[in-house]
Amino acid sequence: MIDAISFKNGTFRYLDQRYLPLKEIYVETQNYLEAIEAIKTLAVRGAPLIGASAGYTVMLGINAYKGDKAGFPAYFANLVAEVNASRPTAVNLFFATRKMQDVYDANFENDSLEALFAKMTDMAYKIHNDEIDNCDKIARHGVELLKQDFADVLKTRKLNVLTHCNTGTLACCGIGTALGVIRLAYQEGLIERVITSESRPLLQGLRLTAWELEHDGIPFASISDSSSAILMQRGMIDFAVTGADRITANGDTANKIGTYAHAISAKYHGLPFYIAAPVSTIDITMSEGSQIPIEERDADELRKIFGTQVATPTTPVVNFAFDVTPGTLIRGIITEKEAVVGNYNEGLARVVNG
Ligand SMILES: CSC[C@@H](O)[C@@H](O)C(=O)COP(=O)(O)O
Repeated sequence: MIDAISFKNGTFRYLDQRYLPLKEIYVETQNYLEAIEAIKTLAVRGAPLIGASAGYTVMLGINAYKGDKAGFPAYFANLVAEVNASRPTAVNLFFATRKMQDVYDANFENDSLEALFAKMTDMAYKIHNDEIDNCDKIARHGVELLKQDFADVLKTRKLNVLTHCNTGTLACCGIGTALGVIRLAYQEGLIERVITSESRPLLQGLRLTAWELEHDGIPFASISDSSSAILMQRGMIDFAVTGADRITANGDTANKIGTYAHAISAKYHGLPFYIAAPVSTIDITMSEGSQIPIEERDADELRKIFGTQVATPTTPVVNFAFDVTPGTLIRGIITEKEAVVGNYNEGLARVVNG
């Protein structure tokens, strides 16, 4: 399996996803500002991977600290604030820095800085390793739900699935969330073909999901984002499953821009639309999706295609990186603890608090 990120001997190593699939470039850094830049520029991306990278970025910042114990609280507060400012939507980033903060809060008073840093390093590794384990459990719960929902269809044929953006190893550390469900479902003989939508403007579906599926030998076809409706109309898609960047208490789900349109199309065509995500992506402090901060990215991401100018430099642009799919359009939210269907307010609180 590809190592999208790793942390060894104080060095953060990542596969720079901006160049995939044409070039596999690994970058090593001990500088936390460079790691923050990697998150901002989507060199590392995908909600769980952003969370794991945030934990390691905090460690890089801590390892660079040269002062005494008295000066550390202010330094640490500033470091966490800088990491938190890197990307606003994926709550996994804040989940990870919160976990690091919790270790600090519990141990700062009694520990030497050395002992404290060792505990924080353990936490950074734990955040990463937990997300790897979560993917396997999400896949298992997802496949069980599919077997239930498609019991009749599966007696006669396999299923065609739509997914959006990239939710695989590159986004999650392990086998992936939505892509993990698809991988396991394929292994178990449930899947005919995967349809992966390109995910304009940065093409995570076309570049990254296609690359992972090709690597695994899973049959797939890439489509433009606007094609999902006609494929559904023609019976070429049976269900959709995507990941999430933040899920609110009522099941409203922020994910890569374009997800909402796919979900509306799925509803219109009577097809189930699933979300697969770890509990670290659920934010029950927010009651509904309108509260989620939606990242707006640079206009040039649209005006240029990978560096090539395709619109005038003055073309006005609205470039939301994410949209929010209402929970009412979602058949089930598949987590590592269980696949929540029905009342999200109840079910999501159960998986977060249980
Ligand atoms: C399992 S990853 C889930 C989401 O983070 C993914 O679908 C997505 O929207 C990624 O957006 P990105 O902007 O590439 O970080």
